[in-house]
Amino acid sequence: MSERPVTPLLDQVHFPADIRKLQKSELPQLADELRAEMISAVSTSGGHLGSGLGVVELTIAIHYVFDTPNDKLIWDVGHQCYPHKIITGRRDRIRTIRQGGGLSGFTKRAESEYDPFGAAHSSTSISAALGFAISNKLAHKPGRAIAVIGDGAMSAGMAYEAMNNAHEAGNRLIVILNDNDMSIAPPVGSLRNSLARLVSSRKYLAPRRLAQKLARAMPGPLHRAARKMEEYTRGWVTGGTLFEELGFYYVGPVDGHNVEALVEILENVRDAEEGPILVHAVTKKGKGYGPAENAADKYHGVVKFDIVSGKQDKGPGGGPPAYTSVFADALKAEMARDEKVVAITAAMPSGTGLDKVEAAFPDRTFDVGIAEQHAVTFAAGLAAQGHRPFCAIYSTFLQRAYDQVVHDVAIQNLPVRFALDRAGLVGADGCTHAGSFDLAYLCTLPNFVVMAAANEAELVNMVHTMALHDSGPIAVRYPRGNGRGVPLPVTPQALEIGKGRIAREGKTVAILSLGTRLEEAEKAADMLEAKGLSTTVADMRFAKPLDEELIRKLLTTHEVAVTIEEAAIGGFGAHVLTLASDDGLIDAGLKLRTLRLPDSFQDQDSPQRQYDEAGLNAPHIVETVLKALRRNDIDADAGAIA
Ligand SMILES: Cc1ncc(C[n+]2csc(CCOP(=O)(O)OP(=O)(O)O)c2C)c(N)n1
Ligand SMILES: CC(=O)[C@@H](O)[C@H](O)COP(=O)(O)O
Ligand SMILES: [Mg+2]
Repeated sequence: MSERPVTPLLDQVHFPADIRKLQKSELPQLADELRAEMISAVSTSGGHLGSGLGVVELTIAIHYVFDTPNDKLIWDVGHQCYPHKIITGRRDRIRTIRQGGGLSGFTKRAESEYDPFGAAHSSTSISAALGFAISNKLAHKPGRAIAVIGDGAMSAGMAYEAMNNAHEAGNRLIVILNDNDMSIAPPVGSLRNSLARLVSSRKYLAPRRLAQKLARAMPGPLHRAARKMEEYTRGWVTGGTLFEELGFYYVGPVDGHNVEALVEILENVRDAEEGPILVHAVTKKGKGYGPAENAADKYHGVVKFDIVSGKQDKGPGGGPPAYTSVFADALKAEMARDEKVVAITAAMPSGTGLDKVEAAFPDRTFDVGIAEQHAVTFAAGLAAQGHRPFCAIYSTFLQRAYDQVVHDVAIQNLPVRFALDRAGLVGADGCTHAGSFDLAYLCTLPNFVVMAAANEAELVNMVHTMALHDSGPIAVRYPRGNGRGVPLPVTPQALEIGKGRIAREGKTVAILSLGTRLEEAEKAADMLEAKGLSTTVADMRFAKPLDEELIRKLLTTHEVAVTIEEAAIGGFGAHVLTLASDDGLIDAGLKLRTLRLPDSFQDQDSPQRQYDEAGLNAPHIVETVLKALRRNDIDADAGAIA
């Protein structure tokens, strides 16, 4: 007998209210369709895949049981939100994700009422959810807050700060720990072992047993004396976990892919009188797509790929090496030369290249989990005791450890080395990941040396310079992506601290470039020369200390000077302006302009379009020079003088 045709369900689901019209028994089919839709979409757009595949059932169950958007659902990091976006009115735009004018790759308040809180940097969800919960409590408004946090994100201190305060929220706060035993790399530390013990030592909690336990374990109103009883009861319910010590009722482990059981469990949790409750859901990163499940990284982040084979379209290959790879090789060379050099990453071994370093020096490479604050002070301790630590942390993620940089490193003048990858604009990850502020937040600190590599050869020499620099903290910034194809030094050269270099001599215009915008500065010089304006280009190399001698010379021997950096206001250009002002050069009529990132958070787009939007390409430099010289007789776009 031919099987009854299956009616597609996803086409009927535009918002969670549509899911709630379905029978529980229909949800597994919806999960299959949602998973297929996500695989199809990401195969055309690229993006974060593995984490979203792992939460398809959780996404459906949460929206089925809770009254979203009135109940506030907050995803930690937000990279797993693609299924959530598909069933909250954004299926039609899901293939625009991470593209200019398209959907953000993370949750974003401005995008949807179903995204009550933006994310992208990890471990913020419980704090934010607690805020929503307490606000509802104070306003005597109904409504719960549900934080979904991964096992990786649970390794960050901020999560514990929030849990330590969560008792205030009672049953208005629910935390769902999405435990797939993966961060970007395998998770690290004792928490990972504790979770693994919880998962391996117990069967999945059956909904029926949970209902009985919750009924028995949630006594009525408690006064202080009985509170202890409640603690014991709580421990009795589930056998005592770290989370109970932090004031949560622990529910788990539960099967994060059994959508019908998840619904029943979440219905019990929703209706419980006491709280907060933490549901420990066990999932698989990459679930339901073989190439992802079988990949070491579970297809955490992918480019476009062929669905059948899973083969990613990584382009023709060859070409200049990625800055990340150049850094990793340079660091390995320093570690081979000097056994005191050690390397630290905060859960980003592949992103920073420290996975290659760890392969060569496993005993001197440390992945501390998503714990940038700890990483920095851990490095400070290593430095204080005589080692030479390299902290390899994306520029944007170092923001999380700023006080540690100031208080534990700069004030004590400890020789910690900071390798700031993804400095500047990053394209598809958008404003949350742009490394815009490191020059502003580091160059203001006494004792710091801050460098920016103009190309991959410079980066090699700067890593060597850092390895030798024992007199205080030192940082190098470099962008996401590939180098310029310049030959790498066979023998790294130590740079003289605070000294820049003239890349090309001229007379009328001086371009003071910091970092990889040097390429555009040289193109601008060609364009200006074609207009009869002789142009000097300097690669300044150091944002701190400034090469004051070179800067004074350039500012006083050219008609106009322009600084350019891929950083927000308050960085290199600001410090040059301060020097010019302190020297009275402004009074003397100096024409000085600074080109930097705009005072706005730039949404995701292609890097080229982002630089155009930021005004940091050659034509923008030319236009700035002509305006400063008031040379209206020269057409900024045309070659010859008008
Ligand atoms: C503060 C911070 N550091 C580093 C990252 C980079 N990062 C993005 S996702 C991720 C791993 C998250 O693991 P988990 O929370 O378990 O989520 P899963 O990918 O397993 O679903 C990391 C380290 C980040 N987003 N935020
Ligand atoms: C979600 C997250 O924070 C990381 O996956 C990040 O997107 C990685 O960035 P890169 O792709 O630049 O390594
Ligand atoms: Mg995980």
